[in-house]
Amino acid sequence: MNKKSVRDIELTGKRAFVRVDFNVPLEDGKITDDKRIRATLPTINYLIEKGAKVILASHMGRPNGEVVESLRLTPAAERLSELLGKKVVKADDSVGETVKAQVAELNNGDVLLLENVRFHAGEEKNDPELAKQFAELADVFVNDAFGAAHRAHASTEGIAHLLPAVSGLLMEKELEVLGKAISNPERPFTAIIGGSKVKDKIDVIDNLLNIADNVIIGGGLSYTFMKAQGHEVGQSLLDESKLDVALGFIEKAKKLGKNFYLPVDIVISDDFSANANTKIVEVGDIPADWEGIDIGPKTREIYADVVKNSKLVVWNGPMGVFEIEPFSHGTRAVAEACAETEAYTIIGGGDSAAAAEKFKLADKMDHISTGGGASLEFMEGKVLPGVVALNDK
Ligand SMILES: Nc1ncnc2c1ncn2[C@@H]1O[C@H](COP(=O)(O)OP(=O)(O)OP(=O)(O)O)[C@@H](O)[C@H]1O
Ligand SMILES: O=C(O)[C@H](O)COP(=O)(O)O
Repeated sequence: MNKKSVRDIELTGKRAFVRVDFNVPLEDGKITDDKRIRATLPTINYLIEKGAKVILASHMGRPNGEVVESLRLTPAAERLSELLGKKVVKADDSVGETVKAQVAELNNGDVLLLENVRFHAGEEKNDPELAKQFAELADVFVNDAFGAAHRAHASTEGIAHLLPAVSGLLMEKELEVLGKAISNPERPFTAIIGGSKVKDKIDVIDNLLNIADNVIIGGGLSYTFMKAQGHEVGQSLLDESKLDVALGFIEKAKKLGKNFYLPVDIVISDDFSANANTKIVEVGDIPADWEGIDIGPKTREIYADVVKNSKLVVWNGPMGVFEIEPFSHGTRAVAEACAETEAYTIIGGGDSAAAAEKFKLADKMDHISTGGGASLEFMEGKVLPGVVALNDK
């Protein structure tokens, strides 16, 4: 990477404003997945060892510039303190006189977590005044929030112009692994795209067709492709506005000589619940009042074979509604193939990572990205504002 990292600067006694992505899932105030917090430990421990004064900043959810009690970072501070095995002071705001006083009290190696930066409207507007207030708290800026690197906000981008600005170790690793995958991939390179957000994933499919050898489509996305080919999809998830784009991708794959895989059979259901009636049908045979909910057994086999014969696999988005057990087999089959293959496997996207965890296969993957939107944008070939703004080596 051509950007400076924490390894390239003097840190002892320095106040480091460290942007992290502690935007973790919460249920009844409890963190249900602390992966993003654990992923920042190498950077935080490195800064502690070097004797920096660590000031952590993060967003949580989308509070739209207002204080939302349920989106405070208190649970994250508690979890971080447990993981570090040391005290983490939690501030009630991210700027202001009290925060300044709390920073002034830090000794070398101490850790302070600021409150949700999105409680200030200026954060998402990249307000220079807010960025200045953040910068006044510190001597150096460390960006370790890969998950938010696609956002040009005051604490991810604005502040980088006001202080010496370097990447953290997580940011560095994410960029290295994903960068290597897309710029110099081992082949055959297989990209698997599933999930439900057709609009969000259209652009990444376009770029993956340029760089991958095999593109596999599953999940809710696939019905737009089936419909585009003239098949009946019943009540399945569908984006009517993307039929031409979907057809264009099938054509593009043919033109480029790429293998483009769509489901050949589908698990359909008459209801979105574990007690629903289900059937397995061939593509084109979905009755009008049923919906496609998972890839079928033949498709599972084909997809698993492709994965097993690959050298690099990038996977974003589940193959079906994996949260409901009877509809989880397609996602499980892909996760198992990823776990068994010799290929280097990269998982991007919150739900695919959650699926791998659920099937207890997460530790068999080579890299699970902490970025959802950020990893997609990176793979689309877009520049990430939070990275561009860091100092060059
Ligand atoms: N056939 C289907 N019909 C409806 N929903 C589906 C279908 N297949 C998968 N899904 C749903 O898609 C959701 C995940 O989609 P999503 O696009 O958010 O993936 P993701 O891996 O979380 O990516 P990202 O982190 O980029 O959002 C899951 O909740 C899953 O139940
Ligand atoms: O969860 C994410 O993808 C990141 O934390 C970014 O969150 P955002 O989409 O609300 O900016």
